[in-house]
Amino acid sequence: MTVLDASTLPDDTTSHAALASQNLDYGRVATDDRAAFVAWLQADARGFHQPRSTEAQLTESVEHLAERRTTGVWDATIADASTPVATVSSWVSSLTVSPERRIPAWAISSVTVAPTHRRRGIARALLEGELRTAAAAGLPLAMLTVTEATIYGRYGFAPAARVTTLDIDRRRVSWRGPRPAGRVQFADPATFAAEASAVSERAALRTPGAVTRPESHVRHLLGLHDPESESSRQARVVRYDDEHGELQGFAVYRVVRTPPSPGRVEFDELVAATDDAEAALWRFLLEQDFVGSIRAGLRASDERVPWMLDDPRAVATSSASDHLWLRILDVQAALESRRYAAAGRVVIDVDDALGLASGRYELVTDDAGDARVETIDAAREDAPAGDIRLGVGELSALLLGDVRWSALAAAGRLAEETPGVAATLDRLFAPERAPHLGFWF
Ligand SMILES: CC(=O)SCCNC(=O)CCNC(=O)[C@H](O)C(C)(C)COP(=O)(O)OP(=O)(O)OC[C@H]1O[C@@H](n2cnc3c(N)ncnc32)[C@H](O)[C@@H]1OP(=O)(O)O
Repeated sequence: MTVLDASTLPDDTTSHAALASQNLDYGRVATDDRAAFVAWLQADARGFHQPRSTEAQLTESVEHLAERRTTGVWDATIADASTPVATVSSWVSSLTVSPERRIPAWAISSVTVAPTHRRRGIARALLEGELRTAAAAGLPLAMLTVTEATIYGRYGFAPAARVTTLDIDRRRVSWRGPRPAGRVQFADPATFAAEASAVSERAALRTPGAVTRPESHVRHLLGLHDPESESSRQARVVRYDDEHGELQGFAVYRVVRTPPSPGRVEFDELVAATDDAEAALWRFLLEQDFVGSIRAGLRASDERVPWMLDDPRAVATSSASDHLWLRILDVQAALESRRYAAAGRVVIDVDDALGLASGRYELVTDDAGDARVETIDAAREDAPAGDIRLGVGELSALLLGDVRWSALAAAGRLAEETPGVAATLDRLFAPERAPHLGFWF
């Protein structure tokens, strides 16, 4: 897949004009201008209520985030006019929509507005600018992970993949799962980044909702962004090589401990390109000595580990929440990208306040699971009637199959025009695996 470089696309003129009318300057940061980029990075950290970044952290970011489309808003009237009052960054990534099927997607991050400038429409201008730019560039969808679940629905985003946190009682762990023939061994984080990225990509292809992990992310995960920090020194990396010696997965974990008590294993990530890797890494993490419990965050809603233990109640779900949010920009491309569970035909009316995805669409799926989607001019005399009407956010939530059409119908979030069509769509959209994204971006 040829990846479009988001940083080369022009600024959105509508957002530019909206902010200019408030005497605010909207534009891109020259990421090769260190002082300007550092001011943007510090504004980003401040926006998320983080401490000021250290020189080491800034150097890492300047080196590894420079490729992103990095946008800011400046107010020439404030004392520190070189620091932006708002930030956003984006890049073209890819999203797995069905096992072995991916689609390009516009990833958005670093959305902040300074507390001195909040609630005057700056975030709206940033978000709508991102969506118009992505749509004009032909991207079928945009995606993000969010701080608060109340911010992005108004722009047509909706939660499309959930995560859970699992707490596992070490004393109750008795393994009955597979015992694959490969082996788990420690890896040196300093030399593991390239292999970690490659196996992450293969793992991502297996699961709807998985996203290409940015290189800066891999570096963070392995503690390479700040190797001397406490958390980087605590991180341990294990890899799983199959019986042929081929890398098929890895996990990053730490043991947190207050002497004299036993420790708690906390894992940052478990990446598995095969079922064997998944079982072997879970077993390794659960069967540590001098450990009382295991906490695994950002795990899938259909995690298999309880089935690998004699006592499935050793695994408690301590939280479950939305994680990946999607926003369809091109209904035809988004719906045609995934695989379907059955053959069928449904006419769908989509409403989009931003006008990017509105329209009537005929979805026809075949026995092989492939789809063909046609845009229908609803004004045409012989246009087929719509079977169901919903907003672009609801369609985005339904795309990967994380929620059922009948559930959204019952929640009053869509209108069935043809009785029973939600149940038909439930069958078509049943996912091959629960959608899951295992990291923040
Ligand atoms: C992908 C990511 O980066 S997620 C990170 C999001 N950022 C953060 O959480 C950092 C802290 N928060 C902030 O920086 C700001 O509060 C932002 C970015 C969330 C909002 O910025 P603002 O410029 O104040 O938002 P803006 O004035 O454009 O508001 C637009 C709409 O969103 C609503 N809104 C804004 N922030 C919130 C919020 N936190 N919760 C609920 N609604 C909100 C406004 O009421 C307004 O609603 P309306 O236009 O539909 O009536």
